Amino acid sequence: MVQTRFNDLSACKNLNRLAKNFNEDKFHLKHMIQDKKRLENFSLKFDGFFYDFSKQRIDDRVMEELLNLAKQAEAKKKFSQMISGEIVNITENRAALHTAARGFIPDPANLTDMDVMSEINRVNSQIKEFSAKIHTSQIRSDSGKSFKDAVVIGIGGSYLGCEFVYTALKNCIEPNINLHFLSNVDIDNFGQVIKAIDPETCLWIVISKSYTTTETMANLKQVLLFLKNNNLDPSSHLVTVTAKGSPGDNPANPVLDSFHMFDFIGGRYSVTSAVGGLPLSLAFGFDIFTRFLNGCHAMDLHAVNTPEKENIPLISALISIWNSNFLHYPAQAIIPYCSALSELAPHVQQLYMESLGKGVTFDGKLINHKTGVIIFGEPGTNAQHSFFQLAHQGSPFPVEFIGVVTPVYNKDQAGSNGVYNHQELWANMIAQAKALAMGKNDDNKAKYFTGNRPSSTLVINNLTPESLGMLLAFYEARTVYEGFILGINPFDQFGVELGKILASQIRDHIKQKNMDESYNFDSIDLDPATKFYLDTLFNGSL
Ligand SMILES: O=P(O)(O)OC[C@H]1O[C@H](O)[C@H](O)[C@@H](O)[C@@H]1O
Repeated sequence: MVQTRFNDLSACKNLNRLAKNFNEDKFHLKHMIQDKKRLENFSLKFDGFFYDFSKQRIDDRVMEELLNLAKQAEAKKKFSQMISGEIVNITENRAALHTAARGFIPDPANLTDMDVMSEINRVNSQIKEFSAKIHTSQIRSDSGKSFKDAVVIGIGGSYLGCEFVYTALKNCIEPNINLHFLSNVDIDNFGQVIKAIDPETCLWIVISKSYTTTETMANLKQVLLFLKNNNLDPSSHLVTVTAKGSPGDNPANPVLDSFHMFDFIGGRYSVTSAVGGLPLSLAFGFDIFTRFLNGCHAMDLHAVNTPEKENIPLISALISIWNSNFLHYPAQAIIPYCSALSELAPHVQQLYMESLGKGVTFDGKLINHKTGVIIFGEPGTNAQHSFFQLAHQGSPFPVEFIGVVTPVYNKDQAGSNGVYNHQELWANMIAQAKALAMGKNDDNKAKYFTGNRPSSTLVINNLTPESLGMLLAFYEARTVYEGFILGINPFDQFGVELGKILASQIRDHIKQKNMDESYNFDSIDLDPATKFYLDTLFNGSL
């Protein structure tokens, strides 16, 4: 996939010119949002999914040029190539077929080495059968009890997306099995998890594509010891989700069952594979997981088939590029006015920042433009009482508000100030977007708000497996589109390797010291800070 460098595209040159003019007062959002047609002109709706970008710092001319950018970068063509299995992850020589996990691969003939759909269907049937047997107690624990809890042992893409969906869904669907997450190598993470479960009724799900990730392997050892100390057999309490051919993909392993994930689905895009499929089916049943997949599929179809102008993930990617590369905002906040979506921002953080935080183009040239921004967020209204001071008067950053029309809790609510809690929530969401855009003049400069701070508002009707699937696939498609337009590979993550290598060197010194107390950090060639921290660790105090 060779393309003209991002900055050399004529649309980029035009957008740079337009961005310079955007400092003029007539482009202040307080003026632009007065246009009665603005919401209609700058919003899109698809299947219960509403995307309002009318409070972004754009006008018709900018939109036109952004659409030219998408065309010049061949964004839609690349998206189609991705879903049909072409090698879009060129540095790792792999396809990126997360969309196939929701039954979507129009031209499987493109793939030579594996029958993608039959492999996906095989694993899904296995998940369906296994989760049904757990729910009906045909599979029981070592001591003959029904399972009540399951702990996902995994990190990064092997848990974040699943945690997001589980946290959201458990608000509207009572889980059959409660999920817990053991990700961090921090022993206190393990300590917290075992406090929350009964060992006799707990299933442990090791999820690791590589089956070499240090944290996951360390936690697995911890769990095996825990099972042994509780006289429980791992072959009744442990299951694995790992890539075909990984060190963990060994039929001789003493586990209850094992499920495959595949090279053609990247970790942070793997929620709809067995990575999310197994835990979510255990929690809510395979039928709910299927409904979630259907939601993803609907958004995938929209993302690939809808013309640029009405394509929600594509437009959203273009606006993100406009904000980062042309208006030079360094960050973006995701603020769901829905506490059930509390784990969305951590998931999108990995999805977006690991996919787009790159230093080279597709064809290996050093980047000369911005790729990706800092993503952070937490639910409103909480965010208003923590970091929104900075959003309103400090360094500006675009905000993505997310609203849910109908709350899950539908019993009579007590009103306060003449409105119900949910209405209060919405009043705040609407007000924040408006305040950021409008600003406020005040003679007292401490009370002066510049305004002109951009935001989007995304609205779904309610939390359902389908709407959550759409939300997940929306962020995936938008990330991928952004990567394709920026001319980078959104599927590799070499940037996480250097820290791992250094950790392994430091680990070796710790190992030496564990084996030989006289091992002296001063006598080896370590920098003073590393020596200081290792001494502190071994001294047990500062
Ligand atoms: O699934 P695993 O192989 O254990 O990988 C877990 C995670 O760790 C890596 O370091 C990557 O940064 C992530 O993209 C990945 O999701």
